[in-house]
Amino acid sequence: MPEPIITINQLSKTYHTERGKEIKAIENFNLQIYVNNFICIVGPSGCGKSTLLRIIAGLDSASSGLVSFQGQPISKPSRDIGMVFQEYSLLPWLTVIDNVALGLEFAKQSRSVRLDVAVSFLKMVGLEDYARAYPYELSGGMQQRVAIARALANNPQVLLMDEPFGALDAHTRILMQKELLAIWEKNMKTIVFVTHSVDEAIYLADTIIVMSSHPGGVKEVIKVNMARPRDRANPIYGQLASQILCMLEEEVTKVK
Ligand SMILES: Nc1ncnc2c1ncn2[C@@H]1O[C@H](COP(=O)(O)OP(=O)(O)OP(=O)(O)O)[C@@H](O)[C@H]1O
Repeated sequence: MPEPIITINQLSKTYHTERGKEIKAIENFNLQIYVNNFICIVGPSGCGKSTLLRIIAGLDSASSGLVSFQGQPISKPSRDIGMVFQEYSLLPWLTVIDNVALGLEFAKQSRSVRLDVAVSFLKMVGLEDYARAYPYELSGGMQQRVAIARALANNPQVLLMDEPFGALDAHTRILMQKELLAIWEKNMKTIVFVTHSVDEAIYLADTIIVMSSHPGGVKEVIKVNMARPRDRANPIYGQLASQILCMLEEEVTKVK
């Protein structure tokens, strides 16, 4: 059995609000993530999905427990772990290519080398013709592809994606799912992808983590044993979707 690339052990996170209230966002969360796995995390609103990703990214700290990358505790952001958010977070005053090259920290590399790398990732997401455009000239889906290219240009070993297609229309979202899978298959990155869409999770994931709520934990770990590309018309797809929706409903009604 290979070593996990990310290990989450007994993770808990409690926030202390300015008004002195304690919010237990995550409690006793355990998970092992293996190289090249595509993990999707689903769970009711407020169950701690973004908190979990932020802790894995080193953007926030655990209250207790341990989160490690290749056996080393994660304490700060690193180039090994990239993140893509729902909002595209491109810098509006930079061209598309400069946005992608921005993250490249090849301190000793010339600008032309950085731009060459950026172009190769823009090609990967099909936007090489827009290299000199500004973000406002692009659609939402195109901007998100730039954000993905920017994250990949840093050559992270793990890509964390927090509801990255949530703001897209249904048609663009399906195209982006296909594109992301193609990129993943070409690059074989470990991906941890948060989504509210059960359909999206089944389409993308090797493994789906269903989170329990208040505080967030692992409710169920589901291996998706369906050949890719997944066929939404396959009855197993529908059965799995209704099974996961039932679990989520249980969690939502538990809170009420
Ligand atoms: N900075 C913060 N200070 C206080 N409480 C916070 C903070 N960030 C998150 N929380 C609380 O922690 C819990 C988990 O929040 P989080 O954003 O991780 O959930 P989520 O599952 O990503 O939600 P959603 O699906 O709605 O985006 C929520 O109750 C939220 O109010």
